[in-house]
Amino acid sequence: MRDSELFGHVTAVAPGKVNLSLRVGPLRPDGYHSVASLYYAVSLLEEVSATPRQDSAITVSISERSTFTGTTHTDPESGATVTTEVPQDEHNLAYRAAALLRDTLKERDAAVLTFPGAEPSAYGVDLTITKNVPVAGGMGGGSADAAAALVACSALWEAGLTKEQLAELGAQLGADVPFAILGGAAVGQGTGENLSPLLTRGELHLVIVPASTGLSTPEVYGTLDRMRAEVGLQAEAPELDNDLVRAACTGDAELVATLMANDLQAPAVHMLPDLDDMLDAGMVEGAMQGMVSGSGPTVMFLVRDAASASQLATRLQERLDVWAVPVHGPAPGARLL
Ligand SMILES: C[C@@](CO)(OP(=O)(O)O)[C@H](O)COP(=O)(O)OP(=O)(O)OC[C@H]1O[C@@H](n2ccc(N)nc2=O)[C@H](O)[C@@H]1O
Ligand SMILES: Nc1ncnc2c1ncn2[C@@H]1O[C@H](COP(=O)(O)OP(=O)(O)O)[C@@H](O)[C@H]1O
Repeated sequence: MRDSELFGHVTAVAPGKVNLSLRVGPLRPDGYHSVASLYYAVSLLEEVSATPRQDSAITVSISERSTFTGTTHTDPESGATVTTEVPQDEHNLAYRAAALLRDTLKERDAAVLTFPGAEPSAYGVDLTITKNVPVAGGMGGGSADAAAALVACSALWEAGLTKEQLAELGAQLGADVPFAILGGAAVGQGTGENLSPLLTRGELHLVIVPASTGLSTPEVYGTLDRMRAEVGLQAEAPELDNDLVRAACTGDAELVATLMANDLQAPAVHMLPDLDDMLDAGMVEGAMQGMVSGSGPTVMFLVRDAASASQLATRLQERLDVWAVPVHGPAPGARLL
């Protein structure tokens, strides 16, 4: 009997991320941009519980314990507030992760000889996601769900796959999924999926401020291309600053503050100009540096230590009535609870 059958379900967690540096190169023929990304996993965790089914079906639901369940935006024509919930069907990244693993395992089973009359495994699962990472916020929440689903289902179905094999599967789901499996800090090249893990020996403390609305990742990349074209700027092969990478590894907040950079900040601010006010407010309240996280619109502020993080979060909440949360990194990658 499998352990999961004894205990009923398996739960995995995976971290949200920030990009301490995100350099974006040219648009490739496959519709992706070459990037050089300094990924940094932080202590905001997504949780995925996987309960086995007798059949091959996959279901997904969002737990009521979630901090975030979707995004809102104002319709420019009617002025009405439109809420978009995280999908709870085959479009959910956790669903897609479980389906990819199920189909891979079914194929593997079919390729090995089993004794006559053997019952094929069903590989069905009910997934419940608890979302603590802002939705469509540039912190890779959906990717973390996919990573946690891969780790949970792999344990549930006793797949016997290594983290590296799961990361390879994850790359088929999204450029950020392999990093959510790996965690810690890493340099990402290619579309971000080609990872070089970094050895870290120091922490960094940040304050995360989600926006009340979301931004679409492809639209932010597209806006960057248009902004560059307008001023006749040719995108160059993206590179990371080695001093920044070293500073992130040693937890040298002072140096990280001067070198952190994000090519997607300008298009994100262009799409949501209020982000500039938020960045200013964080600096006024004592942050060492502020930057848009990935494709945004979540804003992150780098601070000296844990005490400064909770102080800044409180001040931002009081001054702007926003949800601001102190986090730290590097956080471990997807793992079973
Ligand atoms: C920008 C970043 C920074 O880490 O993440 P977020 O900040 O959105 O979380 C990533 O590049 C996003 O990664 P992820 O969200 O996994 O992207 P995917 O689902 O693979 O791709 C969604 C779409 O984004 C665009 N895309 C993504 C990655 C990349 N290197 N170049 C791109 O142009 C493409 O239009 C693609 O179709
Ligand atoms: N499990 C999931 N959690 C969040 N969003 C998801 C999920 N699965 C699919 N999506 C879709 O992916 C989009 C981007 O999600 P998310 O990963 O939260 O943002 P980002 O790419 O900015 O880090 C959402 O708008 C949503 O429609």
